[in-house]
Amino acid sequence: METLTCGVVEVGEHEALARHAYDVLCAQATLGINVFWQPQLAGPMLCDLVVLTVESEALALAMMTIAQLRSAMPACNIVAVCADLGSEQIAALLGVGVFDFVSSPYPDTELCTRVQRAAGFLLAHPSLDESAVINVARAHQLIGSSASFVKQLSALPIVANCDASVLILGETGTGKEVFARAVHYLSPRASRPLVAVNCGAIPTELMESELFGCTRGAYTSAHAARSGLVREAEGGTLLLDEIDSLPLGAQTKLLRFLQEKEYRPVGSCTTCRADVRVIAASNHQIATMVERGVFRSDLYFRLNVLNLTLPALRERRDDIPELARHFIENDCHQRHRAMPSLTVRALRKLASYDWPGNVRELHNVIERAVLFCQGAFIGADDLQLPCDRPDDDNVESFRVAKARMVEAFEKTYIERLLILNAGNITHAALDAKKNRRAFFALMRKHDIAPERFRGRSEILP
Ligand SMILES: Nc1ncnc2c1ncn2[C@@H]1O[C@H](COP(=O)(O)OP(=O)(O)OP(=O)(O)O)[C@@H](O)[C@H]1O
Repeated sequence: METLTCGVVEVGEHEALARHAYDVLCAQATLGINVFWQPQLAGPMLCDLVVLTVESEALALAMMTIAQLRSAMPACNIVAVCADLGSEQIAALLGVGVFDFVSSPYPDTELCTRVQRAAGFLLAHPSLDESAVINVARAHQLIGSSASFVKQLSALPIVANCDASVLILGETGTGKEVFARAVHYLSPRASRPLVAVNCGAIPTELMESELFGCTRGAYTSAHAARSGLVREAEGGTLLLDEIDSLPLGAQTKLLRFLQEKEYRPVGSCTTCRADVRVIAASNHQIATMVERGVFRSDLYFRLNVLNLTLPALRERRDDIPELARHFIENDCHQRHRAMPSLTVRALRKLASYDWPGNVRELHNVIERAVLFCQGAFIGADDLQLPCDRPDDDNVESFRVAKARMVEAFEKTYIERLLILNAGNITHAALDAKKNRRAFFALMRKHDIAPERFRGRSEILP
């Protein structure tokens, strides 16, 4: 393997910071990279990697230095060692092409890992430009070419290359999970596991053991020791969907894990370490939850180092035809049948609806239309939207009418049980004699948020 070179560059007056980074890298005999010291960026420099120290007061100077480095060595990867930088300043650094960063003080191994990862990425991906990333995103089922969507897509290379935590926000069904998957598969962690967990689907009392594992007998139903999802994700990415549902106890444990990379399984006195990148997703404004005191502000800041906010489908209506065709193609391919086309009226109907359930709702509507479509076209009347009311002149077929009644029944039934159980999903699922996951899946299908029912116990009609 070729030996890469890494220059340690100091920006600002704080030489000790750069000197420490230099000493740390030189002391790591197994790094396999030639490290050299370049205190003031004096004279021309040629290397594969740069470790650049940046203090908050010297941010403007750092930006200029990065621009200089980038124009002299477009292919080099820069790792920033940051002192007192806020998340917006870090985002600015990443925005001008910094590959990754560590915040001082940092454990020595942390800097070595980041530099090694930057080196590994350089060898594996000599050049990954924006259009290549958009194509890869498509390959990961992320469809859309409207301006607001492409704006988020073009952040993918930066977000994927950097190892910081990511918070993905957006209404339900906007594609947060698909996006998180693309981040993982474009990142240097792609060959390691991606473990996805929906925090809202796990009972509060089991959350910590589900994430961090537990010893046998740690609590009444812990009949066997469990390793936990953090351990399962070792070397890879942990996707925490619906992070807003994370109970406060688990928030504290997650914060410690993000800060120290360390955790203790429930009931254990042993401290474990894991190298896992965390991506969190939510359809709630976490900042508002922080203000209300139900989400830890320090955890929010730790998760929100990189932030992506996905647009609602009604804000990117241009993407509706492309998405609809994509779903028709996928569904027909799975059912081994010919692909029907959407009529102009059908497309108009799709474009004029507001899609509160976003891309997921569009997918459901298309899936149903494909199922019932028997000809070569899907017409406007084949697309059932909640705003549709069958009138006397337009009699539905038995199958369509039945499907609509079943949908309406499911929604009312689930809402009734949630009202009766004041939003407690476990109890509502028990009443329905369904397992919790299946009950939760039905709630998601109908976009039912449990918090709407918490504290409500009115008499049902
Ligand atoms: N840009 C997209 N291209 C193709 N399919 C998409 C896109 N965005 C979302 N989808 C599809 O929509 C559905 C919902 O996506 P996903 O689960 O990622 O949404 P979400 O924002 O995580 O939803 P929730 O907040 O409810 O968890 C999935 O079937 C997904 O494949």
